[in-house]
Amino acid sequence: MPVTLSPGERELLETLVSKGLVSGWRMTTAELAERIGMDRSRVEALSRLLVEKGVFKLVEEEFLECRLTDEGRESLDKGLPEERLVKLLEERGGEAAIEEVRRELGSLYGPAIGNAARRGWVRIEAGRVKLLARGEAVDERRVLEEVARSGRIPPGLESVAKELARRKQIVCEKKRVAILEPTRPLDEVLREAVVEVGALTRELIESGAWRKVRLRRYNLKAEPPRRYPGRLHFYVEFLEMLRDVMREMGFVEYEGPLVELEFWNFDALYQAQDHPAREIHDTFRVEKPAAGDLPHEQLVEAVRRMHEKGWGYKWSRDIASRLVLRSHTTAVSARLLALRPKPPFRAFVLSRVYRPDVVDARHLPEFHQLDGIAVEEGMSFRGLLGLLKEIFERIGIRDVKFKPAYFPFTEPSAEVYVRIGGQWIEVAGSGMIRPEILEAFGVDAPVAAWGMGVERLAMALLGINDIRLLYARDVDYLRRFPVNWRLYTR
Ligand SMILES: N[C@@H](Cc1ccccc1)C(=O)O
Repeated sequence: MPVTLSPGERELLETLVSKGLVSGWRMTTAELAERIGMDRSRVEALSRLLVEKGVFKLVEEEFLECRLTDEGRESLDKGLPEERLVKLLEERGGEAAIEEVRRELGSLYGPAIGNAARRGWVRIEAGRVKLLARGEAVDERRVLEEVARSGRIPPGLESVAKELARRKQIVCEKKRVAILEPTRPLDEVLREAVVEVGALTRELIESGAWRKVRLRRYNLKAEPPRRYPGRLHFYVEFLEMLRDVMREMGFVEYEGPLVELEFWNFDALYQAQDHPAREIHDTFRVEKPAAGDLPHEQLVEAVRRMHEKGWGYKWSRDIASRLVLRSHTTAVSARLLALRPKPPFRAFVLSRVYRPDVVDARHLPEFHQLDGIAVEEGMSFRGLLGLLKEIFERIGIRDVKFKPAYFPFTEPSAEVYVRIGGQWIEVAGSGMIRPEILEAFGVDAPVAAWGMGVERLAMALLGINDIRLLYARDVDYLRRFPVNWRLYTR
């Protein structure tokens, strides 16, 4: 059966034949590459293909790879302990007192006597070591030399090597190599082969050679090389996707300060000054400076009146002036409402907020919220729920449900739950901004508002069970996330 050869395979075989390597050889791909002076990885790739085509056979072989220990190195330089004993006794005229030998050989004394006696070179008699034969460890020396040179054991000396390994002169490790050999003469293979070409060239057409060559089939299942171009972090992509959804619905993005007056974080939102959320364990308070400037007097007065009339206590400017790390992005919504926006006005804030939580799989002290307000004539609680449904639908979530809730700044209020992967999770708080606030600010259209926990939603949608992974920096982990092409192709 003639084989089909690619130009590369053909070149390898021609090189082998020209170097006389037609048949009867066995070599590793590394040896072969060196022998013919061809790039090793190319030889490897080509010979793998030729094995598949039955031109080469690949035989796995085990061999021992050895090296000298420190003791082995010393034996190679100065002789094995028993040889050194023989030399010592020769210098002493054939015998010496045990004490003297022990002193001369030190720690080698035991192995020297033991091995020399076993080989019949010495005998111990009346406290003296006597030389019987002028022995030399010829085979051992050959093994040590070859191991030092090539790491291999000379053929036929395996049992000597084993003994040297037992004596800790050498250490050996079993290794595997794949050895290549031709299955039949390569010149014959070449003569019968059909040449396969990867591209139909002008030359092939003009010369008519296209009639004889075989055109390589496209392999449509071959994996292309993977490329990892620079891209946004997947969580940033997620945040951008949310921004897009909001913009598509006519909301404009705003931002406010991260270090915020309690006035905007709480007071303007009708949250009483003794409200538990204002405690130090629920909100980060800033120490230096501890307080900031309140906004214009008219607004401060209106907020004071709202608190004192509604909640019936003495409102404190000092508390309202304290600085905190904002605990919700609704603080920015409050700032926007105080600007008395003319309806229709749709705004959102997607940014960082802070709460003193201990870091674990579900909590970070810094996280994101998405707050939105819609200031519109005719806006209603129903309209708010519809807005929320639409937002989630645009994110790809169809199952949304609402539960009555309480927030100091909205009435009525609802918690928002969505179903992702069979689980209902609470993702947002929402409601109609209270008339007391609208009156204090001088806004005369109804305002729908909500605040959404972004990390939670991302975790559920991306199937991540540890919030910290949203901030992962490990490139291998990040690459697992498919690119959101929608973001890059607009
Ligand atoms: N700010 C609220 C959510 C909310 C925003 C706007 C209206 C109603 C509720 C929270 O952090 O839980």
